[in-house]
Amino acid sequence: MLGSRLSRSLIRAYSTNRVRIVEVGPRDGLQNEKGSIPVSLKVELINRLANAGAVNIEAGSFVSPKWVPQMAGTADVLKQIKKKPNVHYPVLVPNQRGLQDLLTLLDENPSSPPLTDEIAIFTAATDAFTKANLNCTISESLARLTSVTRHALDRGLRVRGYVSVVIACPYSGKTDYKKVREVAEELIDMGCYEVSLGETVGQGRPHEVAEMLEEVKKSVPVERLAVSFGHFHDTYGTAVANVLTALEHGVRTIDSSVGGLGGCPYSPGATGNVATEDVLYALQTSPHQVSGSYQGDTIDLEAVSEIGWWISEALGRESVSRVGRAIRARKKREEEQKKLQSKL
Ligand SMILES: CC(C)(COP(=O)([O-])OP(=O)([O-])OC[C@H]1O[C@@H](n2cnc3c(N)ncnc32)[C@H](O)[C@@H]1OP(=O)([O-])[O-])[C@@H](O)C(=O)NCCC(=O)NCCSC(=O)C[C@@](C)(O)CC(=O)[O-]
Repeated sequence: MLGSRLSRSLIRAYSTNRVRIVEVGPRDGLQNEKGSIPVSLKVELINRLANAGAVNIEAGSFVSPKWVPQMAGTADVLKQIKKKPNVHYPVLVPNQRGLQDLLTLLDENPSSPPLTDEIAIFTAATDAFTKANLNCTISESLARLTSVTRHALDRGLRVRGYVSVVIACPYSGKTDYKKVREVAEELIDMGCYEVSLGETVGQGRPHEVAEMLEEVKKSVPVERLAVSFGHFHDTYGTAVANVLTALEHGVRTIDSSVGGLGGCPYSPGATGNVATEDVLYALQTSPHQVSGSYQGDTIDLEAVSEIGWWISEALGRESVSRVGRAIRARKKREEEQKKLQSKL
């Protein structure tokens, strides 16, 4: 039932050129920060994003705090955010232990809407990356995730899948796109409603993205990728071009991080994700309408940009979003002009 409603809305999104954005800043963005991050800061970031209209906001991870200390306290984050109806707050779950911790939290804190209705499971297209990220091989991870997914679906949660290193791997070089296809197909077959293809290291060029997508589309319907693809980290500055290439190839969901927050603790040298503001700007006035993620067809780009600046400054640096920087520079110029005019 949930599956068919979801499929209908994904097909609608695909056929009407609507683009869905999954805001991953509070999870993928913050997980790469040095040291621990106060729960209160994560809660405020998520609330601000929801107030700006984001409806898919990754809220954290139920992973080992020894592996990723920045995601400690995700249970408290889920309890403290001001839940908005129609907003999804997915959390990453790597194994049964993570799922069990989440289910216990949900049982102990029944609410309507529930604290979360979605998990994201993750693996990769190379054994070397999977070993570094999950301490197991791809096939071991898929076996684990099959039972996690079955259990989560039984409990009424929806499940999203991730495949990392779809173009290149920091440990083993160029990725075999056939492997990306096989892993994505397995995630769909086990019950994921969509699969996000992660260009984790940010080395990918548009033509490589196109080739990879054409390979994956041989086995996975583009509508299922359309709502899951994206996640172009921006190490070499090709992320927005890659997003546009993905759209040309039928993809309709983009993962992005406000302020360009991010990176991956197991991808040395990778910088932040593609900034939400940069994607929104690139799509403004294009045939692609962004909705179903940032609500409505008109998006307050300036509000999103302000959040990018606010969180970056809270972390002790400037926003790396090019659009965020341009908007701030324009505002500064306008203020200076106003001051000048008032003196005349
Ligand atoms: C999967 C494990 C736990 C295996 O790690 P392991 O060491 O093999 O696990 P283990 O089963 O041997 O357990 C070791 C310890 O961890 C505990 N443990 C075990 N599981 C959990 C859990 N769920 N939550 C909390 N604690 C847990 C377990 O209880 C035990 O505690 P101890 O006895 O030593 O005190 C570890 O490798 C891990 O946590 N990895 C997470 C890595 C991660 O979060 N990476 C970043 C997210 S992926 C990403 O960013 C890519 C993505 C999604 O964005 C897509 C892209 O762009 O590429």
